[in-house]
Amino acid sequence: MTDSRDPDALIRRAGRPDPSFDQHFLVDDRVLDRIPTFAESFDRSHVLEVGAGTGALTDRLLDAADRVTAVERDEGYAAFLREEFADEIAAGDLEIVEGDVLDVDLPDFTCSVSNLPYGVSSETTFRLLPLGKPMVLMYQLEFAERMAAEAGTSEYGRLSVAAQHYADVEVVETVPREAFDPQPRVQSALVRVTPREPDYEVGDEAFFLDFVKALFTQRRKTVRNAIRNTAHISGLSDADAVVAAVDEDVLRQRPGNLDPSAFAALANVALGVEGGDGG
Ligand SMILES: C[S@@+](CC[C@H](N)C(=O)[O-])C[C@H]1O[C@@H](n2cnc3c(N)ncnc32)[C@H](O)[C@@H]1O
Repeated sequence: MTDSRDPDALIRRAGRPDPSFDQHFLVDDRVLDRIPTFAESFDRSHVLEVGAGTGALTDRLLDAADRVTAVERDEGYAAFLREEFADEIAAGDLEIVEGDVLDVDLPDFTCSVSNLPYGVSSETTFRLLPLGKPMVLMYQLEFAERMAAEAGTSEYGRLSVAAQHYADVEVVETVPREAFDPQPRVQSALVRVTPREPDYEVGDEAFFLDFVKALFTQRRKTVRNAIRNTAHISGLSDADAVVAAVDEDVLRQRPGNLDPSAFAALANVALGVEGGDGG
């Protein structure tokens, strides 16, 4: 491993980050060195980094990967990266994609390792998750805990079910505010996302996700009332018929206590009723 670039020196050369543009840069070398190790079991032949900033993590990823594609929206930092990493770019080891991660064409990457822009954490995650690639991603701690939460906990919600529909999700490290410059308001956490097929089947994925979203708007109600009260969100035309087709012991529970497979079973019943075959 070659000597890594000093993150503080990168900031001095590239110019100060602006937190109003989601620019909180990692300056703790120990954290920067550890991040790629969480992706050691993944295929790192082509790593996607979202939000490269001044390239402190990019530099570590270049040591761990065959090839890196780094997306950065900030025009000034994208220009800095092209200059700072001119040799790596010339060698074909690095490509800088300037633009918004929600709009740009993504390459055919094998895994992603990123310190995400927190303002678009959710949208970025749900752009990447359906692609089925393993990822190590930095989030605000509270978001990370909600992604990984299990049924019956206060953090469990729509985000947990939707994320765990695509992958095993685990919080692998909490990162203190002091590891960043400028410091974010809250702690952060690294999440490892390992894609797999769910251990249940859903008849219609888009309906399943809409149904979960609808029921969690009524998380403190019973499933019975949540189904009835949210037909306008889930798109059910006959919520009472759906309720009539669901087992009483499920109807008595709260949405926050149903695990993803229970949600899938419920969505499949609803779809069957709506489709006219009575479940
Ligand atoms: C949290 S910083 C991470 C910087 C660097 N990777 C690090 O770890 O120090 C997020 C970076 O994403 C960039 N960014 C913000 N919104 C973006 C978007 N929609 N698409 C791509 N990059 C974005 C910011 O300019 C910033 O450089």
